Amino acid sequence: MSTVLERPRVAVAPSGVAGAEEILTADALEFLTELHERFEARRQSLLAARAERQRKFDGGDLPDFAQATADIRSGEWRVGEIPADLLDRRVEITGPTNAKMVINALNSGARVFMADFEDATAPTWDELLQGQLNLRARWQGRLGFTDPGTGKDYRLGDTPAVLKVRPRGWHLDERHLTVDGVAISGGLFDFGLYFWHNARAALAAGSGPYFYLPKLESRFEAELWSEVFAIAEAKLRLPRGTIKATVLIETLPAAFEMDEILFALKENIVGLNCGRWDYIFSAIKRLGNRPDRLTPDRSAMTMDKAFLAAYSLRLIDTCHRRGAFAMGGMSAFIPVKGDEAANQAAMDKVRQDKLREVGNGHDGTWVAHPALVPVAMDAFAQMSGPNQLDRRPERVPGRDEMLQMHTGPRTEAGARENIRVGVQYMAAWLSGRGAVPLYNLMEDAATAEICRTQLWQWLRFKAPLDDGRTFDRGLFEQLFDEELAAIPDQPNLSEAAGLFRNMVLDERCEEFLTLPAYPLLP
Ligand SMILES: CC(=O)SCCNC(=O)CCNC(=O)[C@H](O)C(C)(C)COP(=O)(O)OP(=O)(O)OC[C@H]1O[C@@H](n2cnc3c(N)ncnc32)[C@H](O)[C@@H]1OP(=O)(O)O
Ligand SMILES: O=CC(=O)O
Ligand SMILES: [Mg+2]
Repeated sequence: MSTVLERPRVAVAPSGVAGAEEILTADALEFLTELHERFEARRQSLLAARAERQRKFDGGDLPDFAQATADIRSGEWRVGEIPADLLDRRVEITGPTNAKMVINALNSGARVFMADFEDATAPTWDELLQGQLNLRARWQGRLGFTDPGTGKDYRLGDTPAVLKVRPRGWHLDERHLTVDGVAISGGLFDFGLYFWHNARAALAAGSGPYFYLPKLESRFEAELWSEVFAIAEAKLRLPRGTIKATVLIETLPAAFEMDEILFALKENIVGLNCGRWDYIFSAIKRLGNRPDRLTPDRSAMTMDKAFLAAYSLRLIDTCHRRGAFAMGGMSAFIPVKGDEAANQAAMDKVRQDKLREVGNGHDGTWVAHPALVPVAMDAFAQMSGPNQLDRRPERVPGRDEMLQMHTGPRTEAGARENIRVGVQYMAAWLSGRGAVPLYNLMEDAATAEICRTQLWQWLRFKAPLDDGRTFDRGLFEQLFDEELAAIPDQPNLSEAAGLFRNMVLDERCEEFLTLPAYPLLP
């Protein structure tokens, strides 16, 4: 049941989170309502444009650099000024917004912490509100937590990381807050509340309202964020360009509009980031109608090869030409507990990934876990300054390389891994956890998307496996049943298995796994 607040048109679901009313204040709700009224129609038309573009890809189109924006790509322009506390971003840690992890991340020694309402969060109503309370407490200087299990106290240290927030992508609704019965955008909800309650306090503390923007597909979607930022800044009487954002280039179409995205947001943007996991997912999904783009095992699609290597080099060149940061991405290897050799091997994989990034010219990178901060710091210590803005790659890959698919094995083991990881991830998500360790890897909404779209793709084209068999429905069903039987019982397992199986068997590629799963979340 929902409670009707002061504005009769705005309905807010009740929450058990203590202090939620400090976040859902009348003025904050008014701000969110204004954002909704101004921008909801645009959001919906941009989502429709994604579907229209998909129809063109399905009809045989391949992504290309747009003729209409050739002058933006060839012109001489640069992004706005970068604040002092964002000039050294060599290591950024990411994670969900629960109090313990926020404190651990801010104290981790990383330069930046990205508090994540996207890939690492299952957006239950309580989790979102508690997350906003935790972030607000950070700027109010009263962030603390006592672990009820261990009794351990968590307090902010003297040199916390710079805080950034990643709101949800444009595709997600926040159904617990409606205006005239219409759910507001999840992204505007996360952005709006964080901005409203913290922008001034962050500025007063010598930092600012900083964001990461996920899953953009076009310059038009970047323009929408730019307009949102302009309205938000005006609302708090902040100078234009106060908000600073980094955009994840993590969809195939966006990789062909990097200049245009920087241009559309040039007052507010400070960099682009290689969101490799969503990028792989997008490459499978967007060109899912092409049998010539069959993928090898998930583990074979590495950043040093094919379209992934090409886009990261192009991102570095594009950013540095415009005075923007070129951020690397996330290795999925995490510390391995209880097996020192395996742990060292995981650390080495992360080290190699970070050395590749710094060697190519990235200005910084992401880590998933505090124990990886020193590994990444060490690799990025080889920069001659706080960043590498003055470096450009010797070679800038063009369209063909940006579309080149990896070669590599396509195996039963790969299919089995996709099933057991994808199903368990979805069970965790339905239970309120957006990032989980599975088989010694970090798994989140983006990595799990690869699992299910890859199986969907292999099935659609009856992909040949290395052992000579084809991946047909019979084989999928057999592997699915065997893997499911071996997964330890856990909450929401059968719901997750049902959702996952349906998406793999669906004729069309479901746009995001979180869309059919969201109605099942509290
Ligand atoms: C594709 C993308 O979008 S990448 C970005 C989104 N993904 C993420 O942000 C993933 C972030 N990482 C995580 O959530 C976690 O590290 C996981 C799920 C991968 C692993 O979790 P666990 O196995 O529970 O971690 P582990 O038990 O080793 O944690 C040890 C300590 O480090 C802390 N920790 C682990 N990861 C993080 C993190 N990212 N931020 C802050 N603290 C962390 C834990 O809270 C724990 O603290 P404690 O000792 O005080 O209790
Ligand atoms: O958000 C990051 C990604 O790799 O996806
Ligand atoms: Mg992502």
